[in-house]
Amino acid sequence: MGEEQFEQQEDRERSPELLQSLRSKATELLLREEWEESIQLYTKFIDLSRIQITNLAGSDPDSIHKLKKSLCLALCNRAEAKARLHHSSEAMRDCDKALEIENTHFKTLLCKGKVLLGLSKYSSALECFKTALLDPQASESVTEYMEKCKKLDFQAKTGAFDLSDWILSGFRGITPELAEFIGSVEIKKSEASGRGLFATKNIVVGALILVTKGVATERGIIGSDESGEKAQMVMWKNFVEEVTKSVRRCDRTRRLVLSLSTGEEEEKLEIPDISLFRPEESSETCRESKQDLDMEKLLSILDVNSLVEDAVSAKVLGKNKEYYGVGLWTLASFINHSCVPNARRVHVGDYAVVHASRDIKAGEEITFAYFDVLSSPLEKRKEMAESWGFSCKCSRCKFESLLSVANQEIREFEMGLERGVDAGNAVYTVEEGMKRWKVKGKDKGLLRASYWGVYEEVYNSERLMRRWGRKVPTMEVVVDSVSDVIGSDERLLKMLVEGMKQKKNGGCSGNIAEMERIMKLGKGVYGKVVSKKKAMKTLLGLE
Ligand SMILES: C[S@@+](CC[C@H](N)C(=O)[O-])C[C@H]1O[C@@H](n2cnc3c(N)ncnc32)[C@H](O)[C@@H]1O
Repeated sequence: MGEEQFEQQEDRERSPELLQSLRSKATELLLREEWEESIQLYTKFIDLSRIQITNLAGSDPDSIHKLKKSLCLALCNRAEAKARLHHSSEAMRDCDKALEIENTHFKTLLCKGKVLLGLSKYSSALECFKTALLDPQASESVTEYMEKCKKLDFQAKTGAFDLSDWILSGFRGITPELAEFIGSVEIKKSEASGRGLFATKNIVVGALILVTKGVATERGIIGSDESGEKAQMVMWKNFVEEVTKSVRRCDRTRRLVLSLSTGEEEEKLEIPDISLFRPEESSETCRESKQDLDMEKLLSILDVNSLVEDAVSAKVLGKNKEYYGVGLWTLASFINHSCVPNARRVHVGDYAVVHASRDIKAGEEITFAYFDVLSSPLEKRKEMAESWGFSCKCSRCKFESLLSVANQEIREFEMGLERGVDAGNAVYTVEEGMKRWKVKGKDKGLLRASYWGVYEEVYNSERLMRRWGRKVPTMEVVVDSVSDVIGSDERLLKMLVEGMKQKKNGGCSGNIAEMERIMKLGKGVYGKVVSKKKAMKTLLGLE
């Protein structure tokens, strides 16, 4: 007999004591949250119990029953430890094996429900908690889990999210947990480059387009000095490590992340079906991936697709101003840039909530601004797009290119701006110029957006308004025409709010139309997650 076989036979002979000791040690490790070590001991316990059950088959039903009961609990506890290590697929497998032994095992149902909840599979999780609730041990926490599943399932199906109460409480307490949601959108080939996200139905301003949880996010408070730069580099390194871990931990995440663009040959990229991004529709759980990871490719993907939370088209709710965060959200990574964007995002905890920043028609591509498109004339935007590694193909860039090629006047005007001409004179020159250049209708908003800096200066200065106020359009007209093309923007909103406050201070009461204009723009900036008027007013500093 070999040494190993001898040891195995010895184990078998003293198995009742061995099993007892393994079980208590594993449980102790579990309670101490030493997950890896407890998994190892539970694995030994599980293997040995199975051998015992086979050996006793047909002879001792009482002992077999007891052994099976302990096996079920061990599988459940190992599942718990695996879940804590984010090995969801293995945890699910252990839960299912435990439930094969006892299909109403309370602790296992609870563990499986929580794993499914973590995978955003809300209705499957609800089924587990419903069965668990029938157990006499069921406490209030099971009902709370059920309520949470129902709420998240409803959000995931309807997109009806509401953060008003959290806002009204001054963002007190933990960040609200959100469901993943995908609205009426599909991924298709884009005229801009590669793939893009498109509306399949009309979407009204503020309506949610998607809510998606980050693959990884990294945050910190970063100063503007040298130490800030260092801190930013450390954050980036940690972020890359977190993404790598998530990708290695789960083959579904890996597949989705690796489907993203590296910025090269986008025309050749496959167009994934939107259903791959719906957790509830995916039959996959998260299996650990054993394949090698092409780090060079992953780094290029992160370069092209990572988003900063405080970007110009984003708003972070519930955090202070110096806060800096970077993250990767797979579905949001299919959204191309446009200088006439129609969407924005709000960041809540690890979730990116993308909503319409103006009305969107069915078939239109969903876009947000990767960089500042208000206050940036064509040449500046070209530079910014270049630093992102692409040349922008949006309709505004095409329009302004054609206009500036034909127009020496615009070049002279821009040179004047660089020299620092009087803002009132500059606004007057643009407005008069547009008449000569035959810029009409919506296109006026495009140029006003490009030179927003001087418009803003004029409307913010009593002196300039006294001098130029009658010769230039009203602030409301300009804000309307700009938001019509570039969607809602915080600076436009601020301008309207300040205008209304000034009127109030001057003894005039704000009229209903003004308030409605502000609320509509507010919806475009924050999205319909702020559904209560009072919460919106709080955000706008009107309460
Ligand atoms: C986050 S990805 C967007 C999705 C990407 N088009 C795809 O197929 O996966 C960013 C990349 O898309 C391309 N892109 C985005 N907006 C663009 C635009 N307005 N014009 C040209 N290329 C654009 C650039 O190659 C950029 O590096």
